[in-house]
Amino acid sequence: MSDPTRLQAVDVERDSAKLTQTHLDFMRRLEKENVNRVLKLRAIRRKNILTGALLGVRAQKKLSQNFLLDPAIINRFVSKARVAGCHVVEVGPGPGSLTRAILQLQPRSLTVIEKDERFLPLLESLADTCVNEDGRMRIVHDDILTFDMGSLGIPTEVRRDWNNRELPDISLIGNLPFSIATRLVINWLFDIATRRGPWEYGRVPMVLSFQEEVAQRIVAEPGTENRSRLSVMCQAFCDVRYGMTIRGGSFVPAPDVDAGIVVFTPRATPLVPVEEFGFPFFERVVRDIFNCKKKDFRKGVKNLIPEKLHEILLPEIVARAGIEVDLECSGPIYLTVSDFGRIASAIKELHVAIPELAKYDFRSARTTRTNGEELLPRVERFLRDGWNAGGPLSAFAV
Ligand SMILES: C[S@@+](CC[C@H](N)C(=O)[O-])C[C@H]1O[C@@H](n2cnc3c(N)ncnc32)[C@H](O)[C@@H]1O
Repeated sequence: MSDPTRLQAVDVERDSAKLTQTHLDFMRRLEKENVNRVLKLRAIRRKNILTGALLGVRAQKKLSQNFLLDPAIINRFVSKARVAGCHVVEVGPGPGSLTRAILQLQPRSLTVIEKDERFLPLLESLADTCVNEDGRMRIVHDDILTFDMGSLGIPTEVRRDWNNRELPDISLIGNLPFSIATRLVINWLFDIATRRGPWEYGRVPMVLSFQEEVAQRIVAEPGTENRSRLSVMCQAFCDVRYGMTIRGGSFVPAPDVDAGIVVFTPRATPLVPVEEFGFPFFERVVRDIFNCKKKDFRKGVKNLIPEKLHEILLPEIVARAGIEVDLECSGPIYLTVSDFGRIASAIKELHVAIPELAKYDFRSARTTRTNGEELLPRVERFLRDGWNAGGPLSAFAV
């Protein structure tokens, strides 16, 4: 017997079958007609007879509209996520091909967030065939960059303690618009670090698509060519796993690049003590050090301190962070996440001792930023008082 708490097409089986067929027809037509990049959207009305007006609409490049049509690829994508019996959130459903595959796996609830209103009739037609005792699939017409992820209305009983080995029955999934994917992930890492939005409910996993090269950067290990700011940020807060590659030609219209799927599982304990220095500060430290990706990482650290203090402070920061410099492999790509955490902790200690240092931003105009000369006596005193006397900071986590 089917579980009444799961979303399923229960209303009229026959109707649901027809709708599925209509949706498939729509997708096939989409594929055919997209030769001239024109999508013909069929606004399907319910009432058993599936008819609708034809709207001529273009795939919008600015919304990164590249659709997946191949059911085998879609099913593989969706199979990377926990869906059955879970509260699922899908970002950017478009005409709903992933949405359909998600519904087939009977989630407990499904919320989709789509910016382009032209897809709403199709999504509503899918929602119309899906009900459970909690209601229908929920469609949110909004911009995911500004949408309040705290307003998802997921029942509190699915909340799991952050340290619980078991994840809450909630999943975030999305064939993300390439143009905003990196920004979105950084926003969500911030939410993970501060346990906001869906992460108020525990360690909610995500299955997301990116340009393949971005996906490779997210999972890159230290010392590899793809290691980047994104690798450090993502790996500090999540266990990341490369899921699969989707060839560009599998999308309609086909982008110039392939896509990569990454599975993110928030870590019970982040690899950096983020509560010591805060997420935005850690992000800044990582960004400024990677600003000199091809150079010695110490050149990047210089970006975080005024010029006149480089000579005196740089060796002290490196010692406090306990980093042994290997001149053969001294680029930021060789640093571990924990190395970045200890550099951030060391610089934060300096900011606490000499708050004026926190105002320094190497990106601001040379004429407005301090070169640090006036701070030199205080820095010298701080070092004389034995900043490094207790030895380097200990590693925070493995
Ligand atoms: C790459 S398409 C994926 C569509 C569909 N899920 C699929 O796999 O075929 C990205 C989708 O995200 C939507 N989108 C783009 N920017 C968005 C935003 N800021 N907020 C919400 N949806 C957005 C687009 O309209 C489009 O439907």
